[in-house]
Amino acid sequence: MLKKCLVHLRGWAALYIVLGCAIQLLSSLGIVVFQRILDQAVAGTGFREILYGVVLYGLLLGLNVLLNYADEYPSAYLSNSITERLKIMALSKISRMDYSAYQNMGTGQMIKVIENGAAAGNSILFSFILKTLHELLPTILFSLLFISYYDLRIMLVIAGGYVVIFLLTNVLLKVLYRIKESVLMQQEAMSRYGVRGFMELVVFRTNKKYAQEIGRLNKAAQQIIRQSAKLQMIHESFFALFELFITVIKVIVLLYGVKNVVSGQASIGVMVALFMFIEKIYTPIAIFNVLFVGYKLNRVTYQRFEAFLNAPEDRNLEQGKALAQLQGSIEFKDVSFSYGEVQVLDRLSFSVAPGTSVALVGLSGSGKSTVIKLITGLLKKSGGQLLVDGTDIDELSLDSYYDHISYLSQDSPIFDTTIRGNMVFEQQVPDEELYAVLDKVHLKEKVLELPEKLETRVGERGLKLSGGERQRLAFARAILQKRNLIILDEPVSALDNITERSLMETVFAEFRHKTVIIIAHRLNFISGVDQILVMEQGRLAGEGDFDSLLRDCPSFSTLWNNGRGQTD
Ligand SMILES: Nc1ncnc2c1ncn2[C@@H]1O[C@H](COP(=O)(O)OP(=O)(O)OP(=O)(O)O)[C@@H](O)[C@H]1O
Repeated sequence: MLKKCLVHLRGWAALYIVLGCAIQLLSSLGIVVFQRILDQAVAGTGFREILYGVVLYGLLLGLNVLLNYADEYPSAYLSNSITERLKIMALSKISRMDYSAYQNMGTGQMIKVIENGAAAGNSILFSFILKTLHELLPTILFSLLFISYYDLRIMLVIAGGYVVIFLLTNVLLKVLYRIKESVLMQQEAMSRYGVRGFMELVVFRTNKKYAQEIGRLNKAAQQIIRQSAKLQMIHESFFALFELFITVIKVIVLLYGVKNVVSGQASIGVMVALFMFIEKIYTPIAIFNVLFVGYKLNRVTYQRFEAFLNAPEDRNLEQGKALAQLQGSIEFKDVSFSYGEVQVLDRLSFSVAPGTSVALVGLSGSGKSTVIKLITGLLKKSGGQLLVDGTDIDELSLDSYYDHISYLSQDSPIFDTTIRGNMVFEQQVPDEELYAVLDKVHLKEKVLELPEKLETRVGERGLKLSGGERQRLAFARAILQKRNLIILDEPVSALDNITERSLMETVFAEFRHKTVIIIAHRLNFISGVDQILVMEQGRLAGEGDFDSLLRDCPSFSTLWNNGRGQTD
């Protein structure tokens, strides 16, 4: 994925590296010119000649300032692009991700994995790879080159010492990996607890769960803080180690240099230049070590992000037979389904004729929503056949299928945009048409009362609306979509009896001649459907119309007699 990102930004990356090399070359040449000026001054060379050197030195420094300034643009562009690009990749992954994998991950954990992963990806690509090529490597190479120009042996000692420290670094890294992995796991757990605490205010407050949740977060936070400090200390020890090594080199060069100057074998200028190059080489090598450790640790974080990016995808979205039209016939033939090891549907068979309405009823947990999620292609059956207009759903392109269905999930599918946006997304539909539909779902008065009317934002997950208003708004969208297959998973659970009755009448009138599959808990409002399927522990306990089931299906009459349906 990082490769993809780099390929996308290759132009800017190349410019950044070229500028970095030019800056380091000019800076090294500056030191050589400075050394010559110094030696010429000590040797008593004429002022005119020294002046040429000083002008050249000034030009080199000036040009370097300009290049450093120009360098800021690719640097800022690259550092900002990588994180954002990785986040876009993450959203695009979610758009194709297998629904079960998405459910298994959980939103809180997923947000943290994406946030950490995008930041780690940015650090690997920008702070480590590009920065090394742009700054550290050219500085180290040019410095070594120029040191060897003055004294090959010193260059060899520095290069050899660096290899030893690099090997030591790799040994210590193993300890760091373990700590980093545990910090990441704690952070993801914290995000999971945090997100559920942020989102479920009502449940947690009324159940007095916040103290416990805060305690949990606190414990995880303490562990993160302690381990991160430990991580930092070990990390910084590389820096200290290298500083020590360079101090030894400086002392040796000083002794050796003074001896050579005294014996006339070296000039003051060369000694100063050597010191300047050693100083110059020290910082990038030390930084490289620290960045290298950072890179290795970031890989641990990035690997978790990569695992998310490699999560199974729903290949059916684009692949498969495209549906130009949908009649709306659905047939289950011995369909089985399991959540992991737990079998939820066991060889289920039924059929729905095009243009008819079917209600799924049954006790909670009997498998109704699972049936609906199989029909919408979100979940994949483990056995049997699920035919849509005669073709198995696994052979259909789901994207083309979705052009023909309206699906209202159990938790009303309202999201953070305006009322208009929730009804028609970006489509241009005249206000009169929208208000006519809002009238049908008993929301027109309410919307007209709002100061911003159709442009009112409904808040995250529609939180500024009541549960029943959210459901009615979702219905308005389904009516406007004018699709042939309408799938409703308990769409009226939050409505009062009067509104529900009236809305159900609207539904059956609006969706007459279309295939409607509905899950309903209140049985008296579905007496008008063509067929009722009674679910019991993942199997069909009965099917037929309302009266025949009441007569012949004990499961149905139990549901009815226990009052689940009789709410008025
Ligand atoms: N993501 C999941 N992972 C594991 N088990 C699940 C998952 N979703 C549902 N189940 C289990 O599958 C069974 C059927 O669930 P399903 O949601 O289909 O029932 P339902 O009839 O729609 O229930 P309700 O009327 O309460 O909505 C239940 O036992 C449920 O616990």
